Amino acid sequence: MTANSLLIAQDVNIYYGDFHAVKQVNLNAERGTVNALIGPSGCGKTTFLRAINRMHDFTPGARVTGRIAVEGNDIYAQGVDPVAMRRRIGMVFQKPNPFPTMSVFDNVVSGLKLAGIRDKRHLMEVAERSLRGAALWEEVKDRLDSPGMGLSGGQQQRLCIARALAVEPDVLLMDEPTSALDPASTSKVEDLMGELKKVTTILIVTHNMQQAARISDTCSFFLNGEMIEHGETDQVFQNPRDERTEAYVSGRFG
Ligand SMILES: Nc1ncnc2c1ncn2[C@@H]1O[C@H](COP(=O)(O)OP(=O)(O)OP(=O)(O)O)[C@@H](O)[C@H]1O
Repeated sequence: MTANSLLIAQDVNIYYGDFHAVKQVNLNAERGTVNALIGPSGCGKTTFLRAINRMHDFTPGARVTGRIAVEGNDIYAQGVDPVAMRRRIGMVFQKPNPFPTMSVFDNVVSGLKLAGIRDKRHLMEVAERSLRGAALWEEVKDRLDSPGMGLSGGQQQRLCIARALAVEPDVLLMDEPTSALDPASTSKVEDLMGELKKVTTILIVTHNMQQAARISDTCSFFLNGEMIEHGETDQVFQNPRDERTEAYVSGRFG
């Protein structure tokens, strides 16, 4: 651990019933960095990511052991309110999932409204800041009252990023956030990362190796539930320590 570690995962194991999906994973993420999780399909990346905001609470038979701490606070400790915790640890999913009945504006400020914040001016300020943060403001500023579902797929995903940013999370978890997007929208979301990491620490699952190389500061390679290698992205891609990492990043499997 270093003084700047925002997220610390220690000896994390995750089971679905008897199946051991994530094995003894350790990871530190420094404040203000983008951390990519890579590896072939089914190796446990999403399972690990979902443990970081206790999404497995909703999966029958799933069990997480070990310790995951954000800002030094164990998120699995007794007495932690998972709803409040998830406000600190936001998540953006593979498919954009705006709230279907809500306007663009209400989507963005939904977390604040849920927390009881009603002041119109404050909500408007947060909506604008978050939409600017998600590089969507210029495209939607004249249609804030239109349904969020009326936006294009790429816009919807940036709306979901704005919604996650609105509550100023310490950590933003992104599970293949561009896999359902066209190349232009993908590059918009990728361009965002450099800005987003100034305000939040990002963990991103991606299948796209070029994307991981372009946007991440550190990279973790998973295989069969184990984290085989973790390091600075340049090192992992250009000078991997483990031959399995080398085989994967050079496209020989997966
Ligand atoms: N709810 C579940 N119940 C039982 N097994 C599951 C469940 N979710 C995932 N698994 C299994 O756990 C393993 C890891 O899955 P996970 O989705 O974490 O992999 P992944 O690396 O994210 O894969 P992908 O890149 O295809 O999304 C797989 O063998 C998967 O079948």
